[in-house]
Amino acid sequence: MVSYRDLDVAFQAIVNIHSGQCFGHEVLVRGWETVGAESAEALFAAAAADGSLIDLEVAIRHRVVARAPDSPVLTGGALFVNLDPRAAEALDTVMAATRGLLQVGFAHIVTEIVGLDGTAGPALYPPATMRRQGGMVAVDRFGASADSFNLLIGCDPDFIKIDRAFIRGIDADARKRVVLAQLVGMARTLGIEVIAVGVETGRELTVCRELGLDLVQGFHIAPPTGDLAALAPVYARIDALAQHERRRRQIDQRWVSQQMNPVPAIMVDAPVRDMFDRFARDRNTTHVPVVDRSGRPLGIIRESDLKNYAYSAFGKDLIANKALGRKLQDFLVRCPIADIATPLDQMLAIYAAVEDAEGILITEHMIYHGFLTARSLIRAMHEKTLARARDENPLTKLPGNVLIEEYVADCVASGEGAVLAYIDFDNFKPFNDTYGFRQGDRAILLFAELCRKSAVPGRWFVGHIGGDDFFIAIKGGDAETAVAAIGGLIGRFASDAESFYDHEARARRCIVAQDRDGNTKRFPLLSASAVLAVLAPGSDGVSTDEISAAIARYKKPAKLSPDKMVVVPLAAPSAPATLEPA
Ligand SMILES: Nc1nc2c(ncn2[C@@H]2O[C@H](COP(=O)(O)OP(=O)(O)OP(=O)(O)O)[C@@H](O)[C@H]2O)c(=O)[nH]1
Repeated sequence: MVSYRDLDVAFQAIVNIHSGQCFGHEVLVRGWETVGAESAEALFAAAAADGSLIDLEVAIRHRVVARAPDSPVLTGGALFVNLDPRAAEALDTVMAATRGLLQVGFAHIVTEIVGLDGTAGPALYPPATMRRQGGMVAVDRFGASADSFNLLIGCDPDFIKIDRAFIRGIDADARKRVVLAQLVGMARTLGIEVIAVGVETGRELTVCRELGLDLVQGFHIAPPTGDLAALAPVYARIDALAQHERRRRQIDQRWVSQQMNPVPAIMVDAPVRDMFDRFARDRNTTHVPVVDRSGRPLGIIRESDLKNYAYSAFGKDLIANKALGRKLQDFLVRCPIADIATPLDQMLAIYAAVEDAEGILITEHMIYHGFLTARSLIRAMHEKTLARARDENPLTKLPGNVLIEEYVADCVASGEGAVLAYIDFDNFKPFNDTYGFRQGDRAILLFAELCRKSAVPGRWFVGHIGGDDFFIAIKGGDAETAVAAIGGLIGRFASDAESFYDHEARARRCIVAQDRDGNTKRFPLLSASAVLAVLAPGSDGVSTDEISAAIARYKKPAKLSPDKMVVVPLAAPSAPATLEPA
């Protein structure tokens, strides 16, 4: 019989993508060579073949029990332990050893499961056995095996761990991003947290953040280590990135904060009587959010589910009777969860996807923050729509100054880099005076329409400052492409606007009208000129005032330049822009 006494364990951090705080660690087996195996896979395969797999699973757990007390960072978080599916036939024995880990003081024990040759779901992992004494479940290698969805549906997991093959190179693969975005949305709807595994580069990490993942694991954050002193409570690299993010929080957050109800949550291990007291104290409360020891939301308890007990003669006393062993956990129902920075329409989609949902549990950095009922969600949407409508330009229906200013501030704070174009018509006054205000409106509408046609969804923002002044921001891609796109747009406008003139004006390429001082003059045909402020990636030290000053300064040179454009590179104060007005 093989002895697993000399096996060791390493730990890899699973980190909160918003705060850099360590959420927990995955246990990884080490020292397989001591039993003659060539890899961890080979170790498990050999153990399955010689009938010692259960011993191996138990030995790994015992090794953790022996080592963990030396590290408060380790025991202060969750512990993720893999379960080989071939060991599922002796689930009771393995889970008993797993629960032994709770005595060490871990915040949670999460068992990572995968399917076995097409057999998955509750038959392999009966939920009652998995969850006894508050154990949690993660579907591991999600997306890599055909069983992923069976496990998701049948085993009611708390987490799904997206397989590393999915995360690898996700920054350069639009298809992967679309699929992951949908997976995250789906998991959110079910109240499940998504962990990205195998994050190896900063770009992969950024995509994970953009797609709304909460937890990440991988070499870019921390490699597995057996050195307990190397485990950190906070991973500074992630925190620094998150600082950026915090500053550019979704604009929608304001509406959510205004409408959200900070209903106090109840701890999952509180006595059952506390739950009745809460409902009795506040007659308007129909549900109570439930959190774990670290403040993470687990779901809600609905008053309606307690009615049968509350109205029967001894129902309430029966439930509250400790001897009967009823816990708050038994009344818990899942509820959609969303981070406070989630855009409102995404929240609405999350809410709409769950039948009978009472609302959405709002988190900030994964910690319960408040509850958004269906009614308050609709109110937030309505308030936002009204504010948008007030800001919108009545003629072109494009966003106005409030949204433009917010957008510019967001571009600056993100440090992502963008081209900000301020566009103004040339010789609009004489055109208006000669052909009338209605025709002037048509020219404005023409430009707005050309902008809409040129705009690349998700990358362009088009705003209407007022009158004949427009604003366009282009994010992503290189600045040269963006500059060429704006050049194309103003060229197209000048060409299309010729159709507004009579034959004679077109032939002469000018009209005769009066200037602001009443002098009769020739004015060229209508065109547009642009000042393009180029915010290089990382130039987040630039203030919006500096941008406005640069625009004002280069407006005239743009009108005089042959291609009707001036490109102004903006840089953080340490590296001043070099371009001087023409
Ligand atoms: N038709 C129309 N005209 C407008 C609107 N808002 C402002 N204007 C007119 O736009 C003109 C002001 O534009 P300016 O940019 O100052 O005039 P300009 O002739 O283009 O001057 P330069 O930009 O220096 O070339 C005035 O004639 C306004 O009456 C609008 O919504 N519709």
